[in-house]
Amino acid sequence: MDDSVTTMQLPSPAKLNLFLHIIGRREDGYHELQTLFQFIDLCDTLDFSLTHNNQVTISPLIEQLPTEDNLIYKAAKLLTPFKQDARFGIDIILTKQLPMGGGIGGGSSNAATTLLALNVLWKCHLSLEKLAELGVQLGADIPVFVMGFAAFAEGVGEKLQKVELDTPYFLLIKPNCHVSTGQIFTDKYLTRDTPPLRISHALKLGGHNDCLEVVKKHNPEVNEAYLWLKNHGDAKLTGTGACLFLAFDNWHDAERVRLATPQKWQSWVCRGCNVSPTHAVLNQWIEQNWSECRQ
Ligand SMILES: C[C@@](CO)(OP(=O)(O)O)[C@H](O)COP(=O)(O)OP(=O)(O)OC[C@H]1O[C@@H](n2ccc(N)nc2=O)[C@H](O)[C@@H]1O
Ligand SMILES: Nc1ncnc2c1ncn2[C@@H]1O[C@H](COP(=O)(O)OP(=O)(O)O)[C@@H](O)[C@H]1O
Repeated sequence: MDDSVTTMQLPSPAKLNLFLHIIGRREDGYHELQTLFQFIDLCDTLDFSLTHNNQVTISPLIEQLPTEDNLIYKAAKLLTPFKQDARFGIDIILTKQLPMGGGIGGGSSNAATTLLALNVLWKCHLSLEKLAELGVQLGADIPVFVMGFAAFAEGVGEKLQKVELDTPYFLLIKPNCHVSTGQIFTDKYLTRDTPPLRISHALKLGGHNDCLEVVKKHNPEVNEAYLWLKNHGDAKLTGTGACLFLAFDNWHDAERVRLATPQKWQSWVCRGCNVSPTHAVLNQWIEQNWSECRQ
C-alpha cells in the first residue's frame, strides 16, 4: 500500500439543534425528541495514520479525560471486530477547537469521524447505516454525524429524515460553564410534553428548546448571555447548552455583533451546512484513492 492511502485528515464539525422539543420519556430514562440538526463549519481536525501494531493511540491527551473514556477511542474499539487485518492499528492526532460540554456535539462528532475514517483505512466495508447503528451505542448524537446530512430527528435523536435548510451565518457564544446533559435530562422541572409535530409543520413553523429554562436555572451565566444575545434577535440554546446562537443573513452583521460580544465569552461566526464537512472531504479522499479502497 502506498503512503497516500495510509493517512487521512478529516474535519470534525459541530452541530446546532435549531430547535429541540421533548415529547416524552422512555422507560429506560432516555427522552423522545424532535429536533432539527444542522452542521456548522466550525470543526476539530483529526489526523489518522494507519499502523500495523494493533494499537489505538490518541494525542494530545485531553485534560481530565482518560484515553479509555475518549469517544474517539471508544469508536475505534467498536470497529475492531470488523478490521480486515487483525494487525491494523491507528495513530490519531486530535486538534481540538470545539468547546466541550457546549451542546455542539464535539465529542459525538469526533466519534463519528473516527468511525468513518477507520471504516475506510481498516477496510471494514460497513454501510453508513451500520456505522450509525454502532455509533448510537456511544451517544444519541452520533448517527447524524455519521450520516452527514442536516436532518429532522426523532426517537432519541437517531431516526433521521434528510432536510434541505437555509444556510445562514450564525453567531455562536459559549458562556463560561460546562453543562452536564445528564443533569438537565434528570431535572424534575424539565417539560417533556411538547406535542409532536409533523415534519412539514416543524420546518415551516420552527420551534423552541425545551431545555432552555432548566439550563438557565442551573447556570446563571447562560441566562446572562441569553439576555445579552436576545437584544440582537431570536437567540437560541443548542442541545442542553451551554452554547447560544443567533442566525444572520450575512457575515458582516454577524461579525459586527460578535465584535460587541463581552470578551469573557468565547464567540465565533460560522455558517450552517446541510452536508457535513467530514463527508465532503472523505468523499474527495475516496475518489482519489478509489482502487485501493475497494481491495
Ligand atoms: C441533547 C442533545 C441534543 O442533540 O445534545 P447535546 O446537548 O448533548 O449536545 C443530545 O440528544 C444528547 O446526545 P448525547 O450527548 O450523544 O447524549 P448521550 O451521551 O447519549 O446521553 C447523555 C445523557 O443524556 C440523557 N439523554 C440523552 C439523549 C436523550 N434523547 N435523552 C436523554 O435522556 C441520558 O440521561 C444520558 O445519560
Ligand atoms: N473526543 C472528545 N471530545 C470532546 N469530549 C469528549 C470526547 N470524548 C469524550 N468526551 C466527553 O464527552 C463530553 C461531552 O462532550 P461534547 O460532545 O463536546 O459536548 P456536548 O454533548 O455538550 O455537545 C465531554 O465533557 C467529555 O467528558
